[in-house]
Amino acid sequence: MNKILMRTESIKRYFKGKNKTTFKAVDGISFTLHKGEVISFVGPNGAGKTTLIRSISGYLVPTSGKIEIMGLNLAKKPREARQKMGVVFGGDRGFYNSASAYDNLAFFARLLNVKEKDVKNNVLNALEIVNLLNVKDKYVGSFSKGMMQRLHIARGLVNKPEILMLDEPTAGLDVESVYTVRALIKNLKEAGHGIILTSHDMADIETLADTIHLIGGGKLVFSGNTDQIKEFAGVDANTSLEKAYLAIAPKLKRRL
Ligand SMILES: Nc1ncnc2c1ncn2[C@@H]1O[C@H](COP(=O)(O)OP(=O)(O)OP(=O)(O)O)[C@@H](O)[C@H]1O
Repeated sequence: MNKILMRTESIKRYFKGKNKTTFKAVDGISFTLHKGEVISFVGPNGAGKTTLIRSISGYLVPTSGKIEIMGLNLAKKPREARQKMGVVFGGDRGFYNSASAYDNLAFFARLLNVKEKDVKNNVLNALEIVNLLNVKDKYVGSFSKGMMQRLHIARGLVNKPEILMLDEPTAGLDVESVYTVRALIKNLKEAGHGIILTSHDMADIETLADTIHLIGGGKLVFSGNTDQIKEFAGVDANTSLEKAYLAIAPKLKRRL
């Protein structure tokens, strides 16, 4: 097995519920992410996926548990640990539309403390990876949705992180762009990045994820590759992951 890039031990994130109760949004989740691995968290609305992702990316402090990113404890060395991780939220926003793709990425590179002497190289390298080098001087406002999504991924790569967190990377894209983004994610995986992928599109997960973690009621219910998930669901190996998930979904509902 490849080197471990991220390791979590029993992450819990509780919120105050009604009438002084405690609501266990995430309730003891442990997992590992290896170099060159794509992992995905799948579960119904309210299962705790966003809370988990926000906790491991340093946006939310967990109630308890340990998060280690490339050997660095996220709670103790937040700045250094977060440098190892590119967090990519897609969508139409997040860039200066009247500035070029290059200038946008250079701005974010500096914000991420990339050394001045490395900014140009890092930006050009990120643009090359997502195949936008030929439009580096074009205004971002003129980009199509597919190009925007690739630019978001480039933004996540601009400080050369080992880990990438991709949130719904194909949402709202046309079929051709979906394929382009999936191919890009495969290339990033082959280049050795560890990738945490969230998607409501089961075809994304079936084509990309090495390990799927099923989350229900804040807990890991089952983890495995697509074949193991299908076996767990009790469906035939030729059944789509989407159908397998539908067979499991009732088991993942939060019991209130
Ligand atoms: N700040 C908060 N205060 C109180 N409860 C919260 C807070 N954030 C999330 N929750 C609750 O925690 C539970 C898990 O929410 P979360 O958004 O993590 O689920 P999810 O799996 O990402 O769902 P979705 O697929 O809808 O995005 C939900 O019941 C939500 O209402």
